[in-house]
Amino acid sequence: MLKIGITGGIGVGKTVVCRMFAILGVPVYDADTRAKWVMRYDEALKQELTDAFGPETYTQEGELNRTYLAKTAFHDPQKLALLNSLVHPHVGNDFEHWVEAQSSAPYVIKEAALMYESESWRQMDEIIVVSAPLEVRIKRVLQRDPHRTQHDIEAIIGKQLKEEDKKARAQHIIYNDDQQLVIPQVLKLHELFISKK
Ligand SMILES: CC(C)(COP(=O)(O)OP(=O)(O)OC[C@H]1O[C@@H](n2cnc3c(N)ncnc32)[C@H](O)[C@@H]1O)[C@@H](O)C(=O)NCCC(=O)NCCS
Ligand SMILES: Nc1ncnc2c1ncn2[C@@H]1O[C@H](COP(=O)(O)OP(=O)(O)OP(=O)(O)O)[C@@H](O)[C@H]1O
Repeated sequence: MLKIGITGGIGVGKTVVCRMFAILGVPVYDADTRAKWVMRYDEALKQELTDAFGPETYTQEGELNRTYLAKTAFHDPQKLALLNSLVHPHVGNDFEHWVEAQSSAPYVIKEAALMYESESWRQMDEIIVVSAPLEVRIKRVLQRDPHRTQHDIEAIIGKQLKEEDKKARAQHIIYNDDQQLVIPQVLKLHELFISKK
C-alpha cells in the first residue's frame, strides 16, 4: 500500500487539500483527530496524561480539556515535548492498524501537522508539503479559530519546523497561497500516485 503524508504548519490548508483527495476516493487518516480520540478513549494514556499534567487535563465527564492543555503545552517547550512523547507513539500504532483495513484503496493519505517533528514521516513512502505565506496562514486561523489570538498562533508556529525545512525534505509541494489553483495540483499528484499502483 502506497502511503502518502500531507503536512505543513498551522493554517496552510492541509485539511482543505485532504478533502479534495477524499472526494477522489482516497482514504484519509487525520492524525489531529485521531490523536484527540486516543487521548479521550485510551485509558492507559489518559492516566499518563493526568499524571503528567494534573487532574485539570480531563473534565469530570472525561472529556479532554483542550483549552487547558493548549495553554499549558503550546507556551512551554518541555511540557510540549512531554505531551508529544506520550501521545505520538499511540497515533503511530493507530495509523498502522487503520492502514491494514484499507487494502482495496490504490493509496492512502495521512494528514499530520507534525509529520517531521513526530518522526511519523518514517511510516510514509512520499510526503506532500502544503505551502502558504505566513501572513495568509495567520489570517486564515484568526478567522477559523476565533478563540485564538495572533500571539497564540505565533506561539504554535514557533513550535513547528520551519516551512522552508519541510519543503526541502518533501517529495511534493502544493501551493495554497491564494495565487495558484489548488485543484489542478491535487489532480496531477493523484494521477501520479495512481500510476504507481
Ligand atoms: C494541545 C491540544 C489538546 C490543543 O487542542 P486544540 O483543539 O486547541 O488545538 P488543535 O489540536 O486544533 O491544534 C491547533 C494546531 O496546533 C498545531 N499543533 C497541534 N499539536 C501540536 C504539537 N504537539 N506541536 C506543535 N503544534 C501542534 C497544529 O497545527 C494544529 O492544527 C492538541 O493540539 C493536542 O492534543 N496536541 C498533542 C497531540 C498532537 O501532537 N497532535 C498533532 C498531530 S499527532
Ligand atoms: N485556498 C483557500 N482559500 C480560502 N480559504 C482557505 C483556503 N485554504 C484554506 N482555507 C481556510 O483556511 C483555514 C485553515 O485551513 P485548514 O483548516 O485546511 O488548515 P490546516 O493546515 O489543516 O490547519 P491546522 O494545522 O490548524 O489543522 C480554514 O478555515 C480553511 O477553510
